[in-house]
Amino acid sequence: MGNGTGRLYSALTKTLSSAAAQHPEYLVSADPDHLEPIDPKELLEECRAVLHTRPPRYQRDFVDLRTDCPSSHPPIRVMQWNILAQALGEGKDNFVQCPVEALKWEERKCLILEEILAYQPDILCLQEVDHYFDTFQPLLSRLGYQGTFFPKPWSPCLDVEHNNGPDGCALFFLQNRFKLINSTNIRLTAMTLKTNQVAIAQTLECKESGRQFCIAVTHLKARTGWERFRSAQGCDLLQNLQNITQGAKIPLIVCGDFNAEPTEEVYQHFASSSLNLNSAYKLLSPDGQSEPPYTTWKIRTSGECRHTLDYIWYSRHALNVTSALDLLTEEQIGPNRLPSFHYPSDHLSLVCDFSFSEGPDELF
Ligand SMILES: NC(=O)C1=CN([C@@H]2O[C@H](COP(=O)(O)OP(=O)(O)OC[C@H]3O[C@@H](n4cnc5c(N)ncnc54)[C@H](OP(=O)(O)O)[C@@H]3O)[C@@H](O)[C@H]2O)C=CC1
Ligand SMILES: [Mg+2]
Repeated sequence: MGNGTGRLYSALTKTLSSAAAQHPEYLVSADPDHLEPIDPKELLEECRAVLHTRPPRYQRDFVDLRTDCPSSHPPIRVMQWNILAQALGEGKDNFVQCPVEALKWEERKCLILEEILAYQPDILCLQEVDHYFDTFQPLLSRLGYQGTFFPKPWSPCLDVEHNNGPDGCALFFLQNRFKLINSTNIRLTAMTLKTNQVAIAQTLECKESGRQFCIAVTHLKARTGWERFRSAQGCDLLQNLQNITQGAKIPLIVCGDFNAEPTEEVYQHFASSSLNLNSAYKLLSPDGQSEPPYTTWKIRTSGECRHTLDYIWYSRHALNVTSALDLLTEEQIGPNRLPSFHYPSDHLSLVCDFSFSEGPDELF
């Protein structure tokens, strides 16, 4: 398991039985000064040891969506996930059917890491990150990712006692696959007013193919009654992305928790934008035209909330979706819905593989 001498040991280790769990090296020493690479298999083993009393993760399969000949370059795997801010999950969200023990950070973080390690995305777009500096940045950088974090200006996490700082969007990419060309942190506006919602947009260059593309992550304003506000935030984001992609010349992928069903105006703005975007998860439906029935499913005091809010948009002419990770079924999600001992967030992760379309750049 590598050299763990002198590292801090958590109280957690005393309660664990497996060999890996007796000497957790990576999980307890998320120290930014430790920069040696981690073997993902070893970190996965540590996570599994911490989770040994929990039910195993549900199996989700990738659906093959290829329609043409295989590309000569490896696909770009993108994960979109609202991981649920720890402070919001414990202090604000009111998940009335979720046992408090299922929300304990020391175990929940292992479920989140397990999900990331299981699918090994090349690019990771996260919302509600309130453990960037103490957990995700140090661990993911040792797994080879370069990370960027942009917190919300007035994160609701800060209202929660014993919070771990503000939540925000985070974007990670594998450094051995991409070179960072440009990075922009965007505070979204609505009708020219600055809002509490943010986005990160980066232009990356694929080291294998030399091709550039733009990747963006956002988390729009939540709750009913804010539909026009979300729509305005979406317009602002689209305007920013028009500039960053030089008028849609650079292929684009936009990941986000839009907090909007497909019937909302902001969804329609993205679907009909001159950026020529399509929503990747529609491709899982039989006719390729329908979004999944849910991407989040929880029970609050107000009742059951099952919604499609999370999307991966992509330039429909410049990129192909070659596969997408299927969602959990209602049976797998279970009667108490999410989060749970099985799954760490109230939102499901979305994972897609992209390849570049062969053809002239004008098609973008
Ligand atoms: N200190 C200050 O001066 C200020 C503080 N604030 C704080 O920020 C909050 C608003 O911030 P804003 O960014 O607009 O937040 P949002 O309305 O966008 O929601 C914040 C979070 O709450 C979650 N959420 C959605 N619906 C519910 C629900 N019914 N019950 C509980 N949580 C829910 C959302 O999760 P998901 O996306 O998963 O649905 C989201 O992550 C205020 O309530 C206040 O606490 C705001 C401004 C100023
Ligand atoms: Mg939330």
